[in-house]
Amino acid sequence: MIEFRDFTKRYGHLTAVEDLSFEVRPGRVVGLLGPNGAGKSTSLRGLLGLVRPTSGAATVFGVPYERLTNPARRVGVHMDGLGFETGMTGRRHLQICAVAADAPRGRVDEVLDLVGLADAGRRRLGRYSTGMKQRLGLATALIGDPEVLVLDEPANGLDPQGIRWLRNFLRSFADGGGTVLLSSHQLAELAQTVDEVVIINGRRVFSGSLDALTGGGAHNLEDRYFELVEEGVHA
Ligand SMILES: Nc1ncnc2c1ncn2[C@@H]1O[C@H](COP(=O)(O)OP(=O)(O)OP(=O)(O)O)[C@@H](O)[C@H]1O
Repeated sequence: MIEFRDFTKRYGHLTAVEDLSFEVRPGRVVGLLGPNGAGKSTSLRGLLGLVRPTSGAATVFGVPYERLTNPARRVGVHMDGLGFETGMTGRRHLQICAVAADAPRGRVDEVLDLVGLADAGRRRLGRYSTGMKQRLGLATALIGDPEVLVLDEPANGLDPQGIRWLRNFLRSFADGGGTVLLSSHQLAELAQTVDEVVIINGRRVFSGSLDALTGGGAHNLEDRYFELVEEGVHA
């Protein structure tokens, strides 16, 4: 379970995120949406202890992420900018992550298989395409067989097949009791993936089920998103 309670982050005079509150329960896939600069990355980084809130809190399993023992076994993380060593093979990268997460050795091949990189595991990361790097990021998040996934723009650079795979994967992960929080700009895709939506623009402008947002599918997510973000309506 993920919980944001009045999470606020200021950088000097700039308020990146203000009074953000929402939770993600097990079995749910929640999409965090908002325009560029809305504070999505700041919020996710706050949840992962990479950014210290100015006030309020973000917790996972009821505690700040940094207080978890062996966090990689509980929370899988995929964020842009965490970086890969380009001279290393995908397999080697995952082997190192498996050791760090105290995951069984066999897990490396399992996750390579799971994300469709079984044939590319021995290739150097410098030769991976954007989509392959994205898949490797997911494999890295999954290495510790976590209960919670925190994913920043996971569909970026994936081909249609990859996007469909990701959607199905996240659904079955959540159906198996997993908790997923992801950020995305791809509204049409998101509408097919998430149960709940949190829209922010510095502050929260909407939080609730996709059905509540779209009137049970009567309106599309994109129209509702623009109405809320552009009109600055707070719900
Ligand atoms: N380390 C920092 N120092 C100062 N300002 C920052 C810092 N990190 C983020 N910001 C500012 O905080 C605001 C929110 O940025 P953030 O990256 O969280 O937005 P975002 O919703 O993830 O945007 P995008 O969709 O472009 O990735 C922006 O105005 C950004 O310039």
